Amino acid sequence: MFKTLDDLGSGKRVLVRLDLNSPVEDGIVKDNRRFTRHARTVHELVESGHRVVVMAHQGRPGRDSFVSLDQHADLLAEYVGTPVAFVDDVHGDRAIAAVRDLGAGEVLMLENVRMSEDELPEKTPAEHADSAFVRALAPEVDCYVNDAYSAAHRAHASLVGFPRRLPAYAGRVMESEYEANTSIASREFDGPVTMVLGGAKATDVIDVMSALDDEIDHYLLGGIVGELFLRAAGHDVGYDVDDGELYDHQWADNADRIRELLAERDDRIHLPVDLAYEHDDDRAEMPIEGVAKTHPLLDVGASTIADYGEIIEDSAAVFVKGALGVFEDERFSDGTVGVLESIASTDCFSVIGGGDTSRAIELYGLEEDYFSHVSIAGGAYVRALTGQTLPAVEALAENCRDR
Ligand SMILES: Nc1ncnc2c1ncn2[C@@H]1O[C@H](COP(=O)(O)OP(=O)(O)O)[C@@H](O)[C@H]1O
Ligand SMILES: O=C(OP(=O)(O)O)[C@H](O)COP(=O)(O)O
Repeated sequence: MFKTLDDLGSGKRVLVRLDLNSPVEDGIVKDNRRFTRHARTVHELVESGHRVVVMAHQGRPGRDSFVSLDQHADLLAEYVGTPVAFVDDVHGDRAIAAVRDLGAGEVLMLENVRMSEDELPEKTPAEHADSAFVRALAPEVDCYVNDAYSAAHRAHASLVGFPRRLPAYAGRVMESEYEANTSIASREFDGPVTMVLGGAKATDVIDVMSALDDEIDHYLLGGIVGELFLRAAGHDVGYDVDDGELYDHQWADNADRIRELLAERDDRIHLPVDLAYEHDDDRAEMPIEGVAKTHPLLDVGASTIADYGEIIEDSAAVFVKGALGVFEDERFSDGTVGVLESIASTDCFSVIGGGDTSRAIELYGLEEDYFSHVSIAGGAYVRALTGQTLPAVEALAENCRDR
């Protein structure tokens, strides 16, 4: 499919694209799993005596999270265990000078690539390869490594332009994410395949379900999405109370598709049989039969968790996208954590995806090793599950075919 670091050799000038896009609060970049993961790739490059030039993006122009990468350089350095120099320029004279100054085993991070006007325009890979950005940096390095799987659904200059001009390789994050996230399509599992679908984004879940058919034996639903399906099944839930804005607009946009999916896959879609809510500052539960929604429902209940656990126990593979409840509040973490614990206690192949959902792993003391793969991708993970190709992965594959 593509070449990897195993094919790269040593002592080269390497331009590596990472995805360090992070939450930013009051101008402070929050540490997260993307730093630890990409640090392993950078560390491997350093150990092989390469000169390492890092490209990455942060936020989008016009948003508060659109900030410099100077903090990212410091955070990455902590995990790589070696200094990461920073230059506040993407491909101008200062950037080029800093690249030329690099010694073997040294790391330099360029400024946020989205600060270059060449990064974001909608163009073909060939047009991106012809941009001033790519034409300035490509001659300064020997090869290009793309480790930014979680940004691979974007056809931006730093992701698709360089493979047109340089020998291109997949980094370790790119390699492992690609393998795990696309494994569902090949369906080489010796037993039932289960998908846990929750969270807040109905369109993501509907797209995933629409794209998959024979590949999946059980869909276990929860979260806001699960409630919308319950509404379609005739239960008196799945709408906003207390002036909320989580349900009604999603229902208006998606009700027909949800009804269709329920009708087509009734035997494979499992819905919560009980739900949890807040009562006197505590967690309370009620069975779905006869329920009328008078306050927010914040998690699936104990019977649902037990039912889902049994299905997971019998599964050969489990893919998770989205949380079953508001797990950030410990009182409503039982559904999400219960499902993760069920997966952890079996030896099934498992992929845990989604930026928010995967945070539950460290919040509740689970180990990443309990799962086959914990994805750091959001949009790219959903696209992989729906069988869509990712432009940056295509660019790597094409580079490999052309050589
Ligand atoms: N019943 C619920 N009510 C309100 N929020 C919920 C509910 N269930 C799940 N959530 C929220 O959904 C969020 C995750 O949604 P989403 O962004 O779709 O998942 P991910 O980022 O993991 O793909 C969590 O932060 C969680 O608090
Ligand atoms: O964080 C990212 O996507 P994600 O939130 O879907 O995981 C990527 O860095 C892509 O960023 P973008 O959605 O601003 O192009």
